[in-house]
Amino acid sequence: MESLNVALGARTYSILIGAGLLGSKRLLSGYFQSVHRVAIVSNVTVAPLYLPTLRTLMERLGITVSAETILPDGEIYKNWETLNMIFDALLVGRCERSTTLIALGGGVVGDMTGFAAACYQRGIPFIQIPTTLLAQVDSSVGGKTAINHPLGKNMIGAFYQPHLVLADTDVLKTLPDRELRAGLAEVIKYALIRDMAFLDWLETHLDALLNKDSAALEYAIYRSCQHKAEIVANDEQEHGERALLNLGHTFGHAIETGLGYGAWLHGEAVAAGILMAAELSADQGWLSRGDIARIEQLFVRIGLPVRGPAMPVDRYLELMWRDKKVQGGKMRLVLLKRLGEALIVDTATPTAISNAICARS
Ligand SMILES: NC(=O)c1ccc[n+]([C@@H]2O[C@H](COP(=O)([O-])OP(=O)(O)OC[C@H]3O[C@@H](n4cnc5c(N)ncnc54)[C@H](O)[C@@H]3O)[C@@H](O)[C@H]2O)c1
Ligand SMILES: O=C(O)C(=O)C[C@@H](O)[C@H](O)[C@H](O)COP(=O)(O)O
Ligand SMILES: [Zn+2]
Repeated sequence: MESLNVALGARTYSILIGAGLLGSKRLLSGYFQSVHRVAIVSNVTVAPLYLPTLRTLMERLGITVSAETILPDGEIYKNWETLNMIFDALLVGRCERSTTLIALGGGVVGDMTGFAAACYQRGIPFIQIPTTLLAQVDSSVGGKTAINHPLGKNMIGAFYQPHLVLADTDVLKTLPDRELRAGLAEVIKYALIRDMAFLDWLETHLDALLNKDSAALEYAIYRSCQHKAEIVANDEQEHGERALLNLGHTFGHAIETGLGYGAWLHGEAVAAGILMAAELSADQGWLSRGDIARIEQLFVRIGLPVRGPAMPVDRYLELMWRDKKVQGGKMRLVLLKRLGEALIVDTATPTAISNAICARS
């Protein structure tokens, strides 16, 4: 088992990464010492696969399960109505302020459960048990919790950190191929914004990752979490450096919202968005055509989109103007100064942004 810390003073927490963690009372008991009652949130796909294992673990640790909520599956359900199912279950189960909420699932379950934990009785402890690659490398770490609004992704939410992240890599064995590939988009994001050596490693080990080689997956998860933990510790609430984790997301979120949530997976939209950001970076004179080709080749090998959908440019822009990074009427975008180094830019002209979208849609 590997472990990392997200260093946030009194709210510091561990990320545990390893095969078979959910079955290991010995490895986990120390981390659950102050947990006496939990409420579990999962979804209709993940619960039949892993809820029995989690229940057994709780029983072996002497922890009472006070409530269970099984949500419908999909990005379209990341909304108020579904969130309310969690509150209903917590109230019916007489969950208290000391009850720990556990998210067992991908990023959708994790984001909603975290938001419910931030709100219920004004805040209860929560634990992330991410079951997708994307959730293990990104969404379970850092405390961004949210639901979507019809007009924009993750628009209603809170920064609320988990007490523990438990990434059992064995659960990835049942993850559909398309989801694994979508998760790799966020892994590549870390390499592009701050780690050239990781980019080289990813190019070399991509086939192993696509074949779900456990050592390769474990390293990719560890390295990704290391980057995210460091950034979050430096800038928890995105006043600066954390915004770099949004590479490709202003374009990507426009794709997700514009097409209707769930039409494209988050990672797929981010991949197309990264290439739009790369085109704009080339327009600024920073990336070369060769750099863009290198990113594109990785996405092609993975089977990720290298173009966005043919949505009118005005529609892209309308949605992008609602991005959370818009400040003082200026659109702030994450661009690449070079491969392995990102920066925030608020000076790109509407024409340059439109050209980048057109070049990739
Ligand atoms: N909070 C953050 O920092 C952050 C970061 C990145 C993404 N996100 C959010 O995360 C969401 C995307 O997360 P995701 O990609 O995990 O999607 P997801 O939660 O929809 O899960 C993908 C699919 O895989 C299924 N699944 C999950 N684990 C499985 C397993 N082990 N075996 C078989 N099937 C399994 C799910 O039921 C679902 O159908 C988006 O809403 C995105 O906005 C948040
Ligand atoms: O943790 C972050 O910070 C990120 O930006 C990670 C992203 O991968 C993630 O998709 C996040 O939810 C996007 O943040 P948002 O603030 O644009 O909704
Ligand atoms: Zn993302």
